[in-house]
Amino acid sequence: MFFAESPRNTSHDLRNFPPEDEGTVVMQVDPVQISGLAGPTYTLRDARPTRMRSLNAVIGRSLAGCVHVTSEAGGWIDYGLSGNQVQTHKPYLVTFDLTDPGAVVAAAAEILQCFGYVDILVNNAGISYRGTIMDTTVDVDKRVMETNYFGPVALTKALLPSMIKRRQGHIVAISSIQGKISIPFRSAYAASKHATQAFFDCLRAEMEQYEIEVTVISPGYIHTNLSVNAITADGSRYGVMDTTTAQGRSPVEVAHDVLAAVGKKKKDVILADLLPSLAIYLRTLAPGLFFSLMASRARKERKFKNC
Ligand SMILES: NC(=O)C1=CN([C@@H]2O[C@H](COP(=O)(O)OP(=O)(O)OC[C@H]3O[C@@H](n4cnc5c(N)ncnc54)[C@H](OP(=O)(O)O)[C@@H]3O)[C@@H](O)[C@H]2O)C=CC1
Ligand SMILES: CCCCCCCCCCCCCCCC(=O)OCC(=O)COP(=O)(O)O
Repeated sequence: MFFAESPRNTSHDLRNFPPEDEGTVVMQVDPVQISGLAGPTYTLRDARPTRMRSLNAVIGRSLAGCVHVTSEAGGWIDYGLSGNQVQTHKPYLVTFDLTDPGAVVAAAAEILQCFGYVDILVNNAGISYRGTIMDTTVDVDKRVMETNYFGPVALTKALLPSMIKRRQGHIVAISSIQGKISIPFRSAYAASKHATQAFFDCLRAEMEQYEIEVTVISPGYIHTNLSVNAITADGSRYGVMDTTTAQGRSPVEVAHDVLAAVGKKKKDVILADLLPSLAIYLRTLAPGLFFSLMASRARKERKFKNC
């Protein structure tokens, strides 16, 4: 299993994992049994920080960074095997900028050179955004699309041929509730997540003949650094931990649910509370009412933020 992405422009061989540098996640356990991929059973361990400086820092890594995946036998990654034949691999972290197409292709080549193939690709890295459409530069729209949409698309395309050749693989896209509904002042983010949903839905249909699974996950708020790292209308960092984010689900729980969904080969999963889930139905069944609610939300927020 390879968990895609994170930092930038350097590669770390994690044969001596965990390294000493801060920012690396070391996880302790809560074993989750995942069955799938032509029979083998994976034992994956959940993300729990032991040497992070803050929980928030863990969140980014636990969902988006290098996830430490270990076997019961104490190795690192079990894959491609069944029964007692457990072969383990230490994680190998390839770091690259998803907005750089050349770096994405090079990273995919490096991954394939290292492991020969990828069982499960989790497209998780992402960036959010806050701003009014009128104030937002197109450069900001592009940056969000490049990170959340074109980057994962490029990485997926680079790894697909090897999956097709093996007729085996599982591609996961971490989208958002905002891939299904659009809320005001999130135009670029919601657009990138809607595009993600559409692309991976098409991919699922096209990959069925090769027995490659595609799972789109749409979480509600998660307590991560997403709002802090979000960019604003002029491209600057928002830098605020929003209450909605702070009150979101634990990333450990969400990571657990993502892995469980992969194990069950789920195609489309909403990981959210009742209200966002109902909002998706409202958008479909009573769009006029949904649009009125969103307009009222925009009015209130504009008044509150004076924008
Ligand atoms: N938190 C939430 O409320 C929700 C999050 N999600 C989705 O979950 C996913 C993970 O976000 P989350 O952990 O919450 O947010 P964080 O901001 O905490 O983490 C984002 C991660 O994405 C990586 N990243 C960002 N830009 C790039 C890039 N250009 N190239 C490579 N890596 C990059 C970051 O790496 P680095 O640290 O090196 O910058 C970081 O590891 C995102 O796709 C997000 O949209 C979905 C619904 C709700
Ligand atoms: C039948 C009754 C239905 C009532 C529905 C009322 C409509 C309520 C609107 C609810 C909006 C929920 C928005 C949820 C957004 C969300 O969970 O986003 C997840 C993210 O990706 C968060 O990113 P952000 O950067 O925005 O923090």
